Amino acid sequence: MSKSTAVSAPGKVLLAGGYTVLDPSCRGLVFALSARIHCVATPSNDPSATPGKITVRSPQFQDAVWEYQVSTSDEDGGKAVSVVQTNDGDPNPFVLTTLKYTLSYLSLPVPPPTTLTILADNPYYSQPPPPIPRFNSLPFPIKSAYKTGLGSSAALVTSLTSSILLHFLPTSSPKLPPHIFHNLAQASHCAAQGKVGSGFDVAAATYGSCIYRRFPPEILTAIPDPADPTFSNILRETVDKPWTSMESTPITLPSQIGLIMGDVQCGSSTPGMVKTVLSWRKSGGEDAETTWKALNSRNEDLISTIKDIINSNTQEPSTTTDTIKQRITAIREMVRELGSKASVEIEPESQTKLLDAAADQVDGVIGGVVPGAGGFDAVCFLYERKEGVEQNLREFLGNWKVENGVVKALELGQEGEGVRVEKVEGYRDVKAYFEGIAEL
Ligand SMILES: Nc1ncnc2c1ncn2[C@@H]1O[C@H](COP(=O)(O)OP(=O)(O)OP(=O)(O)O)[C@@H](O)[C@H]1O
Ligand SMILES: C[C@@](O)(CCOP(=O)(O)O)CC(=O)O
Repeated sequence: MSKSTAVSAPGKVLLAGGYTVLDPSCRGLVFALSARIHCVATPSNDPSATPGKITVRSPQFQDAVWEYQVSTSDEDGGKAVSVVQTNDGDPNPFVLTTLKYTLSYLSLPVPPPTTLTILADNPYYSQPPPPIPRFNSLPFPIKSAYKTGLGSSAALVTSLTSSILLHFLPTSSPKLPPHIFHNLAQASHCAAQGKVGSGFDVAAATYGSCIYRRFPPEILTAIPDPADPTFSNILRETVDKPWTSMESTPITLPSQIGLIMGDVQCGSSTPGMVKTVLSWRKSGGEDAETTWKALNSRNEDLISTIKDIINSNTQEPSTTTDTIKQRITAIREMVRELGSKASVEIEPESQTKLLDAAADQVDGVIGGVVPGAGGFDAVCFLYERKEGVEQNLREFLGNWKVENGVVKALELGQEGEGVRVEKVEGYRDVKAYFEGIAEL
């Protein structure tokens, strides 16, 4: 445990299954992205630091240091763990909750003083124009950063959870199965968010690109508050058991297909979309149910088509991409229908124009969607990985004018892998972030 431990977890894009994935009878298609949040755990080298002092820092941002004091007391079958922030400044609920949950799960004696350094890849936040260095630092606090919707909190929580588990578990302990990392990160993320979402973001951060079916929300709502004396026992039981009805079947894009995300920066957002869609479904009778099911069945058609392409090398490339094109068009039609019935702009007209124009005007673009909850914030395209297509699509997006804003193509692609251990030497190019913290 005296060495450093580094891990990283990817961001996500929900290509198909927005809203319907909240329903455990439906599945979503989520791709992990090559934009990661890294967490490096190092033993503190401050001689005055006392046991239980945990410092979490995000040195790309201003005032992003959170100091905590951990203390434990014995309770039936484990430890009650208290984690209290000891420095001034904005609290970070995702960091605090993850520490509380993960240390309670581990139920070990007070940890030695430790520093956790978080580094996020550039596409998570709006950046100045290139060239910018890896893990670019931004001259303001995190709360002032413009997020691009890649699931920074889910990647952060998954990365932090995994690094704490790997760093503090005695080396003699048996290797933890992957579902422990997932279940614990999912529990912390939901608690920090104050709501139980479908959890596809944490699933992608842990398992990578997958076909996702959510877990029953009651699994998490049954966990009591950390102040409750039964907390760590119930948390451990909940995390240790496999969540059998949940699905995270690995899937990646076929090698001939690439993925690009566009951040649509037009300064508008529509809160409450999920609430409105769900209440429409509840009160919408048979018609709402038919629309919901039709959308899910079109999402499933896209999933089957991608699986068929991966499993057979025999199909003509043009036939395969034509089929995906049709599947995406069919999904978008139904998304617009559902949106209009629920009175929610899931694929707003301005986005329809952009998606259609890219597919019509850029040769090799297979199709695009407004991912996740939709709205005005982002677009996601699939394209044929042929000479020049990616470049042309990026240029097209760069030239596209939206009302009061621009579209920025993000520097990322699809990536199969979820959370992974990194080599500490891999951060030597950004040594300055570790000055006085660790030798790399
Ligand atoms: N680099 C970071 N270091 C520390 N905390 C971070 C970092 N990035 C994100 N966070 C935490 O995550 C919060 C943002 O989470 P939020 O769920 O609002 O965004 P998101 O996960 O990026 O969004 P979306 O789910 O729409 O993709 C921040 O307020 C902060 O608490
Ligand atoms: C609307 C919803 O299905 C997807 C939200 O996706 P995103 O955060 O917009 O990427 C909500 C959820 O799955 O928790």
